[in-house]
Amino acid sequence: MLLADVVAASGRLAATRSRKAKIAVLAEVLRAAERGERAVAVAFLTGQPLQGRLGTGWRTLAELDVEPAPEPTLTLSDVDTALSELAATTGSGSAAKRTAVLTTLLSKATESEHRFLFQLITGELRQGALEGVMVDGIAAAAEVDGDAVRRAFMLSGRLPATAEAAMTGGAAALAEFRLELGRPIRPMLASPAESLTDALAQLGNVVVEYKMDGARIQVHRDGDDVRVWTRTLRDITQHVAELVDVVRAMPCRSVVLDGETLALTDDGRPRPFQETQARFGATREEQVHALLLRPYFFDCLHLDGDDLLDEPLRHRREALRQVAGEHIIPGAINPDEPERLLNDALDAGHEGVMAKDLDTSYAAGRRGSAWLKVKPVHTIDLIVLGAEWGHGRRTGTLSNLHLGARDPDGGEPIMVGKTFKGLTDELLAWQTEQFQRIETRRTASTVFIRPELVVEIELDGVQTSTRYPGGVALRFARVLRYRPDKDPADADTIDAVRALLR
Ligand SMILES: Nc1ncnc2c1ncn2[C@@H]1O[C@H](COP(=O)(O)OP(=O)(O)OP(=O)(O)O)[C@@H](O)[C@H]1O
Repeated sequence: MLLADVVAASGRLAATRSRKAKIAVLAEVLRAAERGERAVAVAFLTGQPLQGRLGTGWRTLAELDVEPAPEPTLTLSDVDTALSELAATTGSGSAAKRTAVLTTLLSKATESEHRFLFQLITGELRQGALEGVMVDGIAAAAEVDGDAVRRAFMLSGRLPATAEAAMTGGAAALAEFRLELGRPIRPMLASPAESLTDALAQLGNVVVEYKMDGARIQVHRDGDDVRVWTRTLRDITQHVAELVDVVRAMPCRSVVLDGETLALTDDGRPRPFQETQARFGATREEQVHALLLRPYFFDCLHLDGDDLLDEPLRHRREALRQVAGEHIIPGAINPDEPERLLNDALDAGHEGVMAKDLDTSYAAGRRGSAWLKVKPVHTIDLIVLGAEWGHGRRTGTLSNLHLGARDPDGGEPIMVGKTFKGLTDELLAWQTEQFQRIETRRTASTVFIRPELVVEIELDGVQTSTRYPGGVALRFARVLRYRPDKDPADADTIDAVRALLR
């Protein structure tokens, strides 16, 4: 398949807001692609090369100044091979080799392919939001059930491999995907509840647990080999030796655990979320002087050869009890005084509680209603689209943030408001520097950036708006914190923001 076909499809995807139309475009590409090319096609369309991040910026590419080719001849395999060469070229003296690889590639690309390759290589095309649509595109192209594709994707974490399996082996090949030790799956997510009473009324037998304000972790142990991933499946094993030690000491041979990690102050209260996050990037040397992270596990997905994903939570908790002992998150099954548990959690400095149905299986990657979160402060996660230069004391810093909600159909984020409230001097300095690194364009007043940062916003509610394209605007929004543990695909959708209109 020619790269030009994928570039054309990418253009058609961007030009429509209709989910149905997008699914049709994706399915058409998958059907037309040959065996072996489909994974590359999916990777390019979601903007995530199979080689991962390529570490080449706009400036390098722009400086090359290569004349475009008149006719499209590049195939998907040509480009994939070039990107592999690029990814393999690292270390000192690699700059010249990278330039050579890129020059050869670009000299064979037409003008529109240049634009596409620039965006693909710099990561600007990364489209987490398109994943849901792609799942349906694969289902349509392979004529299989959407849920079968979704399950395979959740277990593999890789859309390209999922597409290749669906297209070559259909439903049977998709059913082959299993939870594998050493390969993280996407975490199960919760839905918000109005109140604890509401949450309990919706569920049957429940466990009510503290909702701790740390960072999500998934830990796999295979013999003595222990690895730890974040919510977005980033491997942080190197940075969290103390968590590795805890799991290595558990009485089992193999286990997969889901939980939260955080550091506590001397009097046992949670330390700020930013401090936990900072630990995920720390080197081993720094770590010695840093805070001690503790794990609080709440689920067990595998134990000594048995996969527990399809077992009810009740059974998974029994497995958890066998291995995690004192490292289980505080909570109680069918508590007599649930309100008291909530108050205890809040008094101890945590966010609230989670109520979970004991009879449901683990829905990887899903935000379902089997897990309900109850927290008194209302927050939403939005995508930063840009920021305006500040005035007065803030002159010279990027201050007033433009905030967007996710388009559930995979389009551009939809702007819902602005805020400069809640930003500390430290955050202002950080964002002023960071935004200019991921700037896409600017006007006299505003710097616009690649939509890749997620920020958690506290708000009083929303109101209808004729000014913003989604028809809603935030009321009294303020920044609570940045969420480096979330991708734009995890941000709240415009539908979730509209649901607050009520
Ligand atoms: N007992 C618990 N069970 C499950 N998740 C918990 C628990 N305590 C804390 N958490 C955290 O809460 C999150 C669950 O809420 P949700 O599924 O809405 O994810 P989220 O979007 O990250 O939520 P939030 O922004 O409220 O942290 C988990 O990802 C996890 O990090």
